[in-house]
Amino acid sequence: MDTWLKSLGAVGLDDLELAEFPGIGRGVRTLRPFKEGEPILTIPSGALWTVEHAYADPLLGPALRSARPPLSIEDILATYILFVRSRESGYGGLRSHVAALPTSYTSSIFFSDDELEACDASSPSLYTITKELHRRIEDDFRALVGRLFGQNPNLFPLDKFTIDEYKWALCTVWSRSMDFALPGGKSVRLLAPFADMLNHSPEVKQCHVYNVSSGNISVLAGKDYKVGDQVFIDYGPIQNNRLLRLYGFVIPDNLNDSYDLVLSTHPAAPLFEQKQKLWASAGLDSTATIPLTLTDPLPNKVLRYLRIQRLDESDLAVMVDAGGKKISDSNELQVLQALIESFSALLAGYKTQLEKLQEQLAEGVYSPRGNRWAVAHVSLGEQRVLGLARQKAMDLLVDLQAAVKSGNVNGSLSSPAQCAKCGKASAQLMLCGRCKGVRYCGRACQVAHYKEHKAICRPSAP
Ligand SMILES: C[S@@+](CC[C@H](N)C(=O)[O-])C[C@H]1O[C@@H](n2cnc3c(N)ncnc32)[C@H](O)[C@@H]1O
Repeated sequence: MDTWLKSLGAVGLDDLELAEFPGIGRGVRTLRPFKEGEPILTIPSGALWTVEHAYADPLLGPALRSARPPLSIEDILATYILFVRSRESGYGGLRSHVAALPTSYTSSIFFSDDELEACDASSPSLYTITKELHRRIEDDFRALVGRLFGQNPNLFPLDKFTIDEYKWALCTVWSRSMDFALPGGKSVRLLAPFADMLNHSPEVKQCHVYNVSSGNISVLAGKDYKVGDQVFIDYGPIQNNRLLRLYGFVIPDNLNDSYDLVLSTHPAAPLFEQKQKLWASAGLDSTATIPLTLTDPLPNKVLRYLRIQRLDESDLAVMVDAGGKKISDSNELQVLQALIESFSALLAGYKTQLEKLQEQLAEGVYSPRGNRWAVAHVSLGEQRVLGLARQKAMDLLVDLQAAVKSGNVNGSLSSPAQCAKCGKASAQLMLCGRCKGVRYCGRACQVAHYKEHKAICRPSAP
């Protein structure tokens, strides 16, 4: 591969070598020191796997161009890699790169059935998304056979273009391609031989660049390196859930950990049309996925969405001026209680709770860097974020209750009011005697709601 790359004009290969690093696997090692910002490596445009090059190939290009509807970038690159791998002659340089690729991957789509089932209890979201990925891959593969492979059996012999080969090629693209934003809002996705041997570290600065005029890829030193150090690049701010799905690894104590909160409202909900307009003016939709992060576990967008979802006729009037702020105390109370209950339910969905998981990881219960160990880290990160989000909602609730108690009232908590369990609206509701923050239509509803409510029920201030 090196000889081919050098013949095309690659720069820097003599100062680097491939090497095995404990706990991380193969990577790139320096053979001389580098200062931060110094160019380390340039891979010329001619050696890159791009959609443009796939289309320019005299054999593959016409087949790709004839596919209707047109293929996705991901499918074009995956097909290109499988096509080169299937050739028995020609494509010498690219074939030398394919020969250097891993033969298997650890992304969650390659988990065994047992590992995936265990994942359901450890990280329900990783389980659900991985299952969806399986379905999507099967559908995409079927479509690819219909649109391309089946139409050109001489180019794509079916024994070399199986679903397993397709999954391998997709994972090659997910874990090794680089995306660059171009001027004019465009972007390019490519694979750069040898540069794709660089592992990820969140501790180096963004240091790989695409030169728009030459089409070359360059890697600069993201920090000072001594001889023998491993060179890293930064793959971006990616949470463990996504790292495990696409790249097959996790970063313990990942500062980018997050939880994608999905909010949705049924079109049959009261005032749905008016709410839809309000969501649109707040830059939201009736179904919204909002990332909760360690630095912002309860973004204002979540509150905005739920305030609109929970508003009633009387709230609609003030809503025009509410912007991103509270609509009324009764609306805010419902929002915060709903959030606390949802976060509690989501946290209860994790079989092994945060503290226990931390203990297990510290005791070495999971074999380090194995799939279950990686899932435990995904679970840990998500539970941390959800715990912070619940705490923030609880703090807001306590502040709201204090403000209401001190008479600093916006709107009313007493009217209109609904039973916190069954939702029945009535002027005859009884207050929770302890926190005085929720109301019930009767004892049965209060008892039935206690399990959820006790997490937030605090004595009201005297
Ligand atoms: C672009 S490739 C890097 C080269 C790769 N190690 C190889 O041997 O081909 C990305 C893959 O490297 C591994 N990797 C990268 N950074 C890592 C890290 N910080 N910890 C563990 N594995 C990492 C993962 O398997 C990932 O899918």
